[in-house]
Amino acid sequence: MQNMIQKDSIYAEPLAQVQDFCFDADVVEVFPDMIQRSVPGYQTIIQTIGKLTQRYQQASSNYYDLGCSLGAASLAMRRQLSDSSSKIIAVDNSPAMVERCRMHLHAFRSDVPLEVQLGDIRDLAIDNAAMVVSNFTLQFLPKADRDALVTRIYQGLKPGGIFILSEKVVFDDAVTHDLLIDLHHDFKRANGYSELEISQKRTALENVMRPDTLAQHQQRFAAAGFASATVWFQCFNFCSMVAIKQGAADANV
Ligand SMILES: Nc1ncnc2c1ncn2[C@@H]1O[C@H](C[S@+](CC[C@H]([NH3+])C(=O)[O-])CC(=O)[O-])[C@@H](O)[C@H]1O
Ligand SMILES: O=C(O)C(=O)Cc1ccccc1
Repeated sequence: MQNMIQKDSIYAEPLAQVQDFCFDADVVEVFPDMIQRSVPGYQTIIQTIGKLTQRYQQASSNYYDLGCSLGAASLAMRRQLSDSSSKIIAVDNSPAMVERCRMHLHAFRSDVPLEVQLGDIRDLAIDNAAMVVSNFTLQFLPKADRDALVTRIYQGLKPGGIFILSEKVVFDDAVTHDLLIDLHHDFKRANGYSELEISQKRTALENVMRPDTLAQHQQRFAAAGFASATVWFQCFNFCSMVAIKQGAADANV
């Protein structure tokens, strides 16, 4: 039924063989429930993307949402913008996501143009950007492709522009790593996922989601040219970072 949030039960039954996780029509159907029950702080992060938009918006600029899924970050940015000479560009390479994202976003009215593109963020031209958001997307790219993308993001930002990067992270220290994974699994259990769901999803993600350490993110920001970058949110092994390109921003609208 339209507008009804479907409960995620994708991994509820035992599977003979757990396939690699992919963002197909079944996942799209349950995605809001899945992300809400799986990612600690998801709502706080989306709200803060809105607050950062208030603070860092610049006139006549582009706002990118890389791996937009159903467009939650795009909507959070658009709610804060009123400048019709600015533009939001939301990109995802899952046809099922893009189709549902377009339906969802067209239900909200705004003067700010918003384009939902089907495509790979590695091929996207990024320019004149006040903000680039990657909310839990970089972790799905092959590791070898991440440096080049972050460098292109830096180059596509205007002075005073920001890159918001949310990611699941891993820890070099095994004791810390295991503790934070256990706490995340407790969070999922408290949100109604069974042991079977937790373990089958973990297997499904193993080959497709490869998180970096916080040190690797910091190092990548610096190599791309960002002089200022910090973690602004962390809950267990989930975090969100903001990297700021130096220079004087254009005036707000
Ligand atoms: N190379 C790629 N190019 C384009 N899209 C990609 C690529 N690889 C993966 N994706 C897309 O990145 C999204 C990651 S989900 C983002 C949540 C959203 N940001 C949110 O704020 O709700 C995160 C998660 O589910 O953990 C999926 O929609 C993929 O199709
Ligand atoms: O569920 C998990 O364990 C996660 O790491 C988060 C997640 C959320 C939605 C799709 C893929 C991964």
